[in-house]
Amino acid sequence: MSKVKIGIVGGTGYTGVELLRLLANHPNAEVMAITSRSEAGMPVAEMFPNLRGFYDLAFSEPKADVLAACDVVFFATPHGVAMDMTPELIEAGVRVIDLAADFRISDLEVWESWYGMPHGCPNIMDEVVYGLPEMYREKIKKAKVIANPGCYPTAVQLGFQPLLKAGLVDIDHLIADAKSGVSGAGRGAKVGSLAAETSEGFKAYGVNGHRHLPEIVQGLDRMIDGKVNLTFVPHLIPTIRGIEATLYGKLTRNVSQEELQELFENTYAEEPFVDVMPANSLPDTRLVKGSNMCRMAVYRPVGGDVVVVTSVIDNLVKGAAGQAVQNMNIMFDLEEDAGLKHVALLP
Ligand SMILES: NC(=O)C1=CN([C@@H]2O[C@H](COP(=O)(O)OP(=O)(O)OC[C@H]3O[C@@H](n4cnc5c(N)ncnc54)[C@H](OP(=O)(O)O)[C@@H]3O)[C@@H](O)[C@H]2O)C=CC1
Ligand SMILES: CC(=O)N[C@@H](CCC(=O)OP(=O)(O)O)C(=O)O
Repeated sequence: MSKVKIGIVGGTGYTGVELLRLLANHPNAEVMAITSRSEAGMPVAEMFPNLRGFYDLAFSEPKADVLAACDVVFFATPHGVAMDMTPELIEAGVRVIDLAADFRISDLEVWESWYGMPHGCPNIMDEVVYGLPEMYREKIKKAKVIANPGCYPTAVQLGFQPLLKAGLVDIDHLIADAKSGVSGAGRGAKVGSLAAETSEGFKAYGVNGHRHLPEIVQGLDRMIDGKVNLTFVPHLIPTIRGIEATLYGKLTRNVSQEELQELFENTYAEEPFVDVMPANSLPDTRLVKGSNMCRMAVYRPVGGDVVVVTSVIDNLVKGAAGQAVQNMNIMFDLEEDAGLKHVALLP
């Protein structure tokens, strides 16, 4: 079987190097080009020595003719880059997977208000599929453009999905209390990401409104074909990788702990990258570090009418590069777990 020819735009950030790590062991993938305007000419293994021996490639300028010769191009770039280059690429028959947020929100007025820029290609939005395989696998197979979901939105949507689809929670009072490690803020130098600013501390941010709120709400609304009311509060925790989302919903009817466990297990029984933990156990971000798994647990705390879900992912894998590779595998009819068989790193 011939290999999928891959281009990566934006290879010097954490999601770019994570794509390279995953694709290095992918049996059906060949990275043809990886771009960086600032580091053009530098061998990738010089910037990222963990890739020594795996790639004989140097960063190059993002050139349309090189990218147009690929089967798929991943954008691991800041918001606003993919939307400028995608129309030309899909015209050339290249499929696009954007790890940024350019295509995630269908209502472009909403997108523009949260991202503070005009959208660059409203006319191709019909070609876009939101790349959460556990919801949209069939559409992903044929998609020309994939909007790879955000990290928090992945953990939150997967956790709420069984409850919303079963009509078990009050849609007017959903809460997602989420925490992320510092790599979620990207590789760019920022005071807020310094060790002295993030170690030995734990704080909420974006309480008044985070750009992932409209993305999560869009996904939850689609699950019920209605409108949810969600409070979403992200936090920064002093770890490097990992997201933990604790989700709360008020039950609409009396349902036992055992029924909830069964609902979650049945919903995700066939999913290669969602693991419902056994009853009486809890996931930990350490149980997904470096792997593409989302692990979750569901509880009905004694004496109450609230259901609690805890959902964990590695923000750089299931929350970004791993999910992007999973989407590529589905689009190109490859084994869905090709290149994604890593066991989480412990400790
Ligand atoms: N970190 C995380 O956990 C997650 C991140 N994401 C998203 O993934 C995307 C990438 O994030 P991250 O890996 O942190 O990387 P950065 O945003 O730090 O890296 C950006 C990369 O894009 C390149 N780039 C920047 N501007 C342009 C441009 N105009 N044209 C072409 N290339 C450009 C840069 O190289 P150069 O400037 O040299 O060309 C660099 O290699 C972001 O949109 C982020 O929000 C998504 C999910 C999770
Ligand atoms: C800890 C931290 O700063 N996290 C980032 C989200 C991670 C990310 O990059 O979000 P996308 O998936 O939308 O690109 C933030 O809150 O903006």
